[in-house]
Amino acid sequence: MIILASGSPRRRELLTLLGLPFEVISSDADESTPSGLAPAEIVRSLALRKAEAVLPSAGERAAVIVGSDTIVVLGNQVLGKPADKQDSRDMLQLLQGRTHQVYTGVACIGLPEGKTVVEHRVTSVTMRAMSMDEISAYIATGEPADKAGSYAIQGLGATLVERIEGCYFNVVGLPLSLLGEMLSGFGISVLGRQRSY
Ligand SMILES: Cc1cn([C@H]2C[C@H](O)[C@@H](COP(=O)(O)OP(=O)(O)OP(=O)(O)O)O2)c(=O)[nH]c1=O
Repeated sequence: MIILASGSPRRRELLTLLGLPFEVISSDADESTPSGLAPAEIVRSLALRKAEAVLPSAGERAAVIVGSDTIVVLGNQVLGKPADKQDSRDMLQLLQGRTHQVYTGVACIGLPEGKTVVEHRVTSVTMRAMSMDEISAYIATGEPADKAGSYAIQGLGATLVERIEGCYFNVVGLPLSLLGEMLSGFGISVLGRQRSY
């Protein structure tokens, strides 16, 4: 059994694609990050914090807990989820016409023994130039509100993205090829029948 430590509907949909049974336990982990950490360290530590936050609810069963965190990085600026519409506007003005990186960290904890593996992936995303009016119109759709970097590549935001390099699913919030590899290290094979959990 897999326990997805996430309140994100996107992560739930992505994990469904693997065709494995799973349960969702919403994580209320503290998402504040100590300043000065490199992007990879930020997403790895938050992914682990989210997975660890559901440990008390997971009980004694054999399960793999999966936690994940996504941030958008442009140069030395780290963009999480926007605080409000002005924050979204600032983020999209920064991202338009440029290439940025999306980092997603994934943490797996195997129970009951507690084996822990943490990895991350980076995808480069090039966004087309946008006018202020287009940015305002996009914000008015409501889509940017709960997305790192204030856009959703899987939604209307697809029309803003010129090209990507790397895993698409990493941008949406759960890198599925990486997760598949990590789960096989816990005896869960996506394509075969081997299931230790
Ligand atoms: C860049 C980008 C981000 N996102 C989303 C994925 C994540 O849900 C969100 C980043 O916020 P996160 O803090 O990683 O995740 P979350 O708070 O939504 O969910 P939880 O912590 O409970 O697992 O941004 C998209 O859906 N599409 C995109 O193109």
